[in-house]
Amino acid sequence: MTDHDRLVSAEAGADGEERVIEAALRPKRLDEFIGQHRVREQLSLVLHSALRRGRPPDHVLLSGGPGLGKTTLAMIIAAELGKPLRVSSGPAIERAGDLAAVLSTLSEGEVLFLDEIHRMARPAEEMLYMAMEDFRVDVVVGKGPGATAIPLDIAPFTLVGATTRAGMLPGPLRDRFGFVAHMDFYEPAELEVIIRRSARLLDVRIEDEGAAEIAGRSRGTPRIANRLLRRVRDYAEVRADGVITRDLARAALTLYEVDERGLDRLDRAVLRSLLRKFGGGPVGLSTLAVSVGEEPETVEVVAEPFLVRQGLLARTPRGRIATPAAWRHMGLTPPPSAPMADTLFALEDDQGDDPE
Ligand SMILES: Nc1ncnc2c1ncn2[C@@H]1O[C@H](COP(=O)(O)OP(=O)(O)OP(=O)(O)O)[C@@H](O)[C@H]1O
Repeated sequence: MTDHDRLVSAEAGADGEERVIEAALRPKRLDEFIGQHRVREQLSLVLHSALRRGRPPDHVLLSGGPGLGKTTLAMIIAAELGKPLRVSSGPAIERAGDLAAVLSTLSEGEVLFLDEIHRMARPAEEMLYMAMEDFRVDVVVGKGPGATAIPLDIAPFTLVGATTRAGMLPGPLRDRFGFVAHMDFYEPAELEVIIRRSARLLDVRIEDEGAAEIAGRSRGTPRIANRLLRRVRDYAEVRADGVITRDLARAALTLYEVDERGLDRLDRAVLRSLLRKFGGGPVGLSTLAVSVGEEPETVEVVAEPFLVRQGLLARTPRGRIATPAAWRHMGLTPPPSAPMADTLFALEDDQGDDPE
């Protein structure tokens, strides 16, 4: 199983329909953007002072997990500045020439959005440093000793870089962003507002309690909230009168196997096995994976990060262990001998050492 196969994946779905709906649901202006108060306020200052000075604002780096609204914010930045937006991504820029082609055709003040900027090729990255700082690039013509660098002026622009892995950005690149915004997971109350707004735009009738029920299962991520809303709407239309109530949302999400904390079948299988077969651990990753019939990588990459974030599972030097909260979540009583995460040097880092 890959993360993309899951209803609760924060990654963008591969199907075109999701992309079309996401575009329709995107807030267009900063005051429609829900949550992320600090980022919103700071960004509003950056944009307004730039508008007042009549100059492009500092380059902006948006860092945060998938589905938290980085693309949406990039579009909003361009809209607030009244400038066009050019969209590209790190993986699409394989050579410095690819970047030069984009940069040399930017218009004055244009906003360039580079998604997954941490995945850009090295030579392009170096070209970008110069472009960000001096609005100039050196285009190298020819090869070997005869190669010459032709300086090329580019129009002042604003770069909006997005990354899910801020730690992977080289320091010199990070330092060239005047404003770095860290996007956090959303609170359930904020997701509720997002769900009610999306329901309005999709013409779906939803009660406040229905929105709250979906919000609680959305793993802090607007993309998941919107996806669950659509699935619950399907259920409401086929099995009921189309109105999403709390009971209906509960029934629908139980059918889709998304529980009240947003865990899906795989997450629950991992926890169940850890608790029932291994008494709560510690158990090594491979053993745990075999016990649920999955590859170790699937368990580690697809299921564990969210379980760790939820405080249900800990990665420790001696193996994976379930926390007391995991026992309670699965409706079980922790045995008195159950290992406690805090006595086993739980590694906080999601990418923690594999104990095996
Ligand atoms: N603050 C928000 N308010 C309302 N809707 C939001 C908000 N943030 C995100 N969304 C919605 O969630 C969906 C995903 O957002 P977006 O594509 O901007 O995420 P992303 O961080 O760029 O994801 P990725 O890293 O996968 O590209 C969009 O449909 C968008 O409308």
